[in-house]
Amino acid sequence: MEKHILIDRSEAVKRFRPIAKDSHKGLQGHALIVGGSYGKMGSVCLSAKACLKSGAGLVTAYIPKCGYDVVQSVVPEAMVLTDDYNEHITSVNHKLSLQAIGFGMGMGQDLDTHQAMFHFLKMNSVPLVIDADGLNILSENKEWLEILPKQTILTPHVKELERLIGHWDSKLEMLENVKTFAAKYDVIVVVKGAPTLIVSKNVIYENTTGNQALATAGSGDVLTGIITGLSAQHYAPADAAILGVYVHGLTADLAVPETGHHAFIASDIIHYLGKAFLTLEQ
Ligand SMILES: NC(=O)C1=CN([C@@H]2O[C@H](COP(=O)(O)OP(=O)(O)OC[C@H]3O[C@@H](n4cnc5c(N)ncnc54)[C@H](O)[C@@H]3O)[C@@H](O)[C@H]2O)[C@@H](O)CC1
Ligand SMILES: Nc1ncnc2c1ncn2[C@@H]1O[C@H](COP(=O)(O)OP(=O)(O)O)[C@@H](O)[C@H]1O
Ligand SMILES: [Mg+2]
Repeated sequence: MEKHILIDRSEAVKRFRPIAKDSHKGLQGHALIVGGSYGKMGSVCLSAKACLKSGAGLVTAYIPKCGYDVVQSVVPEAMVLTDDYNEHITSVNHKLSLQAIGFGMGMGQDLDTHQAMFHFLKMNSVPLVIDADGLNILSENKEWLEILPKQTILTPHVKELERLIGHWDSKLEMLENVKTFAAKYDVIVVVKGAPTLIVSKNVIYENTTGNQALATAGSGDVLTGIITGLSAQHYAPADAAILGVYVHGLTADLAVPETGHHAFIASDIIHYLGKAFLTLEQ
């Protein structure tokens, strides 16, 4: 029988690790956030900031040149590497020693960016979280799924999922198809929605936190940053996905009594991350 597990506080606490008293930024992991294009640099700012606020020791953003001042100003804690090209990513060149990479938010789908993703995937063996246009480009080039690192985390919303696995007629069929897909490529699929479901090794995890306040631009970019930040701290991929989705939703549950649903924006997820993590330490 298939396993279906609710992600509640006890499931989150089981996985959560406090930061050691004698830790330092070098031990907390270095994450790379690859994304952005002209007009969509906010997605990288949100992701990089969420990654830092989830405990990663160092975060570097890899972006097209036009985003340099934006990211340096909005997220001064992050380091920045720029592509040779101004408006979108055309290659992913770095010599960093990394523990995790978040890839795809706001990246656009220019053909140059397809090429950049292919060369990146061929060379990369660092734990990977793929979102947004990274997923859309994969959907156009499904044979590249074979070269993903084992246990790569994919974070599609429903539309991105449909591009990736094709149409379904019922939730049951969708879940069957995601399970088959996840097993075939040895990936973890975070099906974002209300509620978010995580499919990993034939187990379906259903999140219990979050609410409609999260229906706002950039919510998913923040989630990718959180999961990447946890991965950089050596959480096993499934644990990073489960814990990440739980705290992401919890921020909205904690915030809503103060912000209401309408005024809550993606930056508020980041703002409430501290309170959300604190509930796991008690
Ligand atoms: N400030 C920024 O720079 C932002 C950049 N973004 C980037 O913008 C690009 C486009 O992303 P989008 O996701 O908007 O575009 P998509 O075309 O992938 O998705 C939008 C469509 O999906 C539907 N959809 C989304 N979630 C759904 C759900 N749970 N159930 C049913 N339908 C659902 C929406 O109704 C809409 O029709 C990406 O690169 C993304 O990362 C967005 O993240 C928004 C914020
Ligand atoms: N009504 C809702 N209830 C709970 N969570 C939601 C709701 N609407 C959106 N979310 C969450 O918000 C995030 C939206 O992600 P995504 O669509 O990728 O946003 P963006 O691309 O704008 O960053 C997902 O984590 C999703 O589960
Ligand atoms: Mg998204």
